[in-house]
Amino acid sequence: MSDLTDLIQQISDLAVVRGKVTLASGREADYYVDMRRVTLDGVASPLVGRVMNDLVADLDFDAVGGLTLGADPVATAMLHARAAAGGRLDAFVVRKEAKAHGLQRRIEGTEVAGRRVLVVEDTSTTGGSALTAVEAVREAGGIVVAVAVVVDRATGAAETVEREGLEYRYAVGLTDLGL
Ligand SMILES: O=P(O)(O)OC[C@H]1O[C@H](OP(=O)(O)OP(=O)(O)O)[C@H](O)[C@@H]1O
Ligand SMILES: O=C(O)c1cc(=O)[nH]c(=O)[nH]1
Repeated sequence: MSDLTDLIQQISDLAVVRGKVTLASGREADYYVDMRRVTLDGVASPLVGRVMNDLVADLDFDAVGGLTLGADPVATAMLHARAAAGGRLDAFVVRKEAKAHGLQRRIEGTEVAGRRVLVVEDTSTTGGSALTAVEAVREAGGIVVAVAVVVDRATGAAETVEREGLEYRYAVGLTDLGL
């Protein structure tokens, strides 16, 4: 079995919840993909790291991150997978609001100014969260090379990200999950 096949199985087993839910965007949906159950699982997280690194292997970037909280374990899984393969990838976290005390930073972790970075998400519906991260990185002087998500819900995120002139990639789609 490939990492991708294993990851799809893990997402189906751990994360897919059928039933009426209200999403971050306020939209109603018939299912929810609780990716935190996957990205924070001891078996599934390494799969996330390897699958996501494979997905973007042809892109040139050396830092990865996105809007907290969903993006955080995706970025660190990629960091650890890259390190396990003998490489290096730094990670950052975009806060929903800048911290009011301490160094008052909106982006925590590695410095993004002047660097080529990948913005990630655990799952995307409207793409709004991913775009918030893109805007924060650009404001801090980073160069976003693309947006990559683990699960795409096929509800407009690709189009929203592409309208910003950015490539949008995803590892797992609805048909992979039988949704
Ligand atoms: O494409 P979008 O319409 O923006 O929706 C997707 C976002 O929703 C979820 O996070 P949520 O907003 O629930 O917050 P959390 O990561 O803090 O749990 C998910 O992790 C994405 O970040
Ligand atoms: O749009 C969302 O809020 C959302 C959808 C989903 O399937 N999973 C999730 O964590 N958030």
